[in-house]
Amino acid sequence: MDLFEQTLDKSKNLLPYQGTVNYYGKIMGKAQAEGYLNKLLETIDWKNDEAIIFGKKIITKRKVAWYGEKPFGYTYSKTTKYALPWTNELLELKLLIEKESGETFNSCLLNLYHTGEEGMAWHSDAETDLKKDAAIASMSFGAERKFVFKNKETKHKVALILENGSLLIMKGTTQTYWLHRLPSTKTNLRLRVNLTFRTIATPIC
Ligand SMILES: O=C(O)CCC(=O)C(=O)O
Ligand SMILES: [Fe+2]
Repeated sequence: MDLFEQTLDKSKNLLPYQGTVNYYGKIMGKAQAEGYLNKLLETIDWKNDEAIIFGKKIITKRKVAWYGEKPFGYTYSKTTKYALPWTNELLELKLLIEKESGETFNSCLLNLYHTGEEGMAWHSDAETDLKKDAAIASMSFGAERKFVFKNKETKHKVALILENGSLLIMKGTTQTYWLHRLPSTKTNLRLRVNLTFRTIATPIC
């Protein structure tokens, strides 16, 4: 596994092939990141996630929320959610990330991990509702956590640490050829909030 030295070259592609991942590092100072973390905990309509896995309904400890510029329906793990309207903080963060990355987004999936023991299993974000190959921006607040990519075919792994107030961009064919996960850890970590800004393909009608 390549554990990248976290040198801050945001133009460097962390993937060796079949996709593009850029790590921008911390895009704001600690005080601002803590401010956003607290505001997000307070203002977001956090709900336990429900998913149907092997035909069984499960409820995760991790909490989720789904926001966007329209009440987009978003289906994953066989459940559909409708986006709530942007909050002030989400709109500010969206504009900040759009400026940093030169990409645009119309929705955001939020995840709240209460401890290091909560994580997210291997998956790719290539649901049919999402615009194919569009950039996904991942913004993290709170505990620093390891994040891992695995090539679907070669099983090659690439890992990095997502810091408090940091931005990661996944784009191009990344979701087609690579899985990613947030491993859980027994290390006693504080909570973490992750925001993935996405583009829902708007229906032509
Ligand atoms: O929490 C993270 O860093 C990853 C979240 C993620 O992969 C997702 O929401 O699809
Ligand atoms: Fe993901």
